[in-house]
Amino acid sequence: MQESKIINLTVRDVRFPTSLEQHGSDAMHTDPDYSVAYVVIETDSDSAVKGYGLTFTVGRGTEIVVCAVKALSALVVGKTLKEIVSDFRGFYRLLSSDGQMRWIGPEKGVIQLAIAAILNAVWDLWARVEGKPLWKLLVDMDPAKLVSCIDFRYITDALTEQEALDILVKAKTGQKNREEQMLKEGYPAYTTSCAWLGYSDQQLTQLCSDALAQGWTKFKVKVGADLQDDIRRCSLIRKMIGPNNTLMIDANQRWDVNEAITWVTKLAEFHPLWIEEPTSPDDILGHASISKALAPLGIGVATGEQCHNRVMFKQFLQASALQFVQIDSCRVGSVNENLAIILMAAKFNVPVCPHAGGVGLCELVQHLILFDYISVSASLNNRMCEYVDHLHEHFKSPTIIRNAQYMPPKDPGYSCEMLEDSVQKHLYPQGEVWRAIEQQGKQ
Ligand SMILES: C[C@H](O)[C@@H](O)CC(=O)C(=O)O
Ligand SMILES: [Mg+2]
Repeated sequence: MQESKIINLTVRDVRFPTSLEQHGSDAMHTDPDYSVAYVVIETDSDSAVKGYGLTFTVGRGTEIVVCAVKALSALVVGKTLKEIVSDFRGFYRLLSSDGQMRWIGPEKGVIQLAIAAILNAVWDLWARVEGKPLWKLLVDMDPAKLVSCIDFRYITDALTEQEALDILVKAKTGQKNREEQMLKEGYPAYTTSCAWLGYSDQQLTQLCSDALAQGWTKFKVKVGADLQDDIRRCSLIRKMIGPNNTLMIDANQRWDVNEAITWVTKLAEFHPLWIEEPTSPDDILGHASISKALAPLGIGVATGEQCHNRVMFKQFLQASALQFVQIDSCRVGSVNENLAIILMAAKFNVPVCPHAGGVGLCELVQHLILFDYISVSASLNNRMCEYVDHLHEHFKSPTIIRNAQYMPPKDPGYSCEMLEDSVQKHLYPQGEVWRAIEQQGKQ
């Protein structure tokens, strides 16, 4: 089936009106409408197998990503899956280094989001053709083949191809046991769904008490807009979860560097494990200063959900500017680039704790973190994957959480496929959900 040719690539703008209830809100994104640029690639195979991919956005702007996907689609249509996966590094480079298109990146922003959507669909297709969930495709893959999917350009000063190979070969020991453990117990998760910034104290209290009853032990709270609100909300949640459960805080880039240090110092009494995105996601040295200042308080710095590419992650790691690497399945160049980041994190001995606050992000990134544990890090120490309890019902193979752990997906593919009915209803602006909202606005 690898011989099948890609004959069509479609992309649609699908949005969910999450801002109406403040789901997903934070100090910088006060009205996010969780959205995706949703890609479907069709092949000429008799079995009509398709690949589904997406990238995440928060509403306005999705149409720009859709445009970028369309502009790249000519590089994909006409290729066979075999041509692509037999030189996946070359194909990644074809998309990311096209002589004219790269000017609007390179490897960052809208164009990288578009590359993520397309490559996520290609990986989904590959996993489906092999009849495996993506994590299993990766776990079973020969280390040399895995490494051949990575573009090492610009990162060899931190991680060479040989070093990547050595990490993967070394982690073969015990791999079978870890896979069985994951299938039985799942991968540890934390929840962000109790404490979006726009939620009232009453809502936060109710959601937190429900989450505790469901067995959640790790909680993330949005902070950064108003210090007194942060103190009140962190105090409330810390009292509810007790001293032994884990608390994280997330400022979504709200502060300057010194402001971040002062503000977080005032929240130190609530013992957060990390402060996430304290300042501009591009400010590597700023994150290094914050890390240094907060280390004596036992607070680490986490970032990555808006980190452009492997090169920036390299520098964050080299500068000891982060203590938790937050990979994102849709921000960088799909599995190819995330493999590079996961392997660099292993080399620098920094835990990977994926970002998943968005539609579809939990579905996708669970595959990557399972791979990280089974085939790379072999450790659960200080590691957990984010979970948000929104919009899973729109996916064909939604995430399964049991006892606050991600249970490994079993269906073939990368869990990107959405229900067609959901896609139709949420198409922007013509879907019935958006037409109804527009009508209400007129009344
Ligand atoms: C706009 C998103 O909901 C963002 O707040 C998610 C995020 O920062 C996280 O989940 O972490
Ligand atoms: Mg965040």
